[in-house]
Amino acid sequence: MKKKCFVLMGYSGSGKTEIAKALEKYSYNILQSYTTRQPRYEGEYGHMFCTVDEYEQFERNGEVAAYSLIEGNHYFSTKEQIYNTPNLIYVCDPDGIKDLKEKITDIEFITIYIKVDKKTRMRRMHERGDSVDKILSRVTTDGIKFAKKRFDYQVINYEFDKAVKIIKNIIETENEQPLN
Ligand SMILES: Nc1ncnc2c1ncn2[C@@H]1O[C@H](COP(=O)(O)OP(=O)(O)OP(=O)(O)O)[C@@H](O)[C@H]1O
Repeated sequence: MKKKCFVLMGYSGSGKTEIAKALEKYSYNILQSYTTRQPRYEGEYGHMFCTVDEYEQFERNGEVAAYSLIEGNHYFSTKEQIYNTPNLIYVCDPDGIKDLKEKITDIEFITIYIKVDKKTRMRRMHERGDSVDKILSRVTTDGIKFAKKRFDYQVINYEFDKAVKIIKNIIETENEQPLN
């Protein structure tokens, strides 16, 4: 059986990052993707921050597994991360997922789409502290990005604990063993 990697996808504000964090208590590891954007504050968690030169070096060496350009910044993961992280949960957009499936054929990527209506997503982004400009920009670009989405499972995230439980069940079913 191929190794399985679980990928959470969804529009901004759908809750994929919070759900991924909740899965860490079951020994799942969230992939920290690289980005060339500046950290929002010192010590920001969630990404590996690198320079454009470093990104270009990874690209030249054929090390990039999944790539996305977001607001002029490079976001990517490396093959080393994908192969060497056990119990991997990856929050990724449709562009990145397409890359992963094309470049890494010996791992099965199980995609889980987190679905929430637009009004709720915008409210959550607002409550999270995002600016109005940023919210409108993400809603528009996400609309384009997700126009041709494909996924293996769809989970609605209005009740957080329920959504996490359903995703835990999906992982257990796919792995044919319980999560501890
Ligand atoms: N079921 C839920 N009910 C209420 N609030 C939620 C729920 N799920 C997530 N949230 C909250 O909504 C906000 C957005 O969630 P999160 O940051 O995980 O979204 P995201 O999909 O990762 O967005 P982005 O792509 O912009 O990073 C967070 O403040 C999170 O705590």
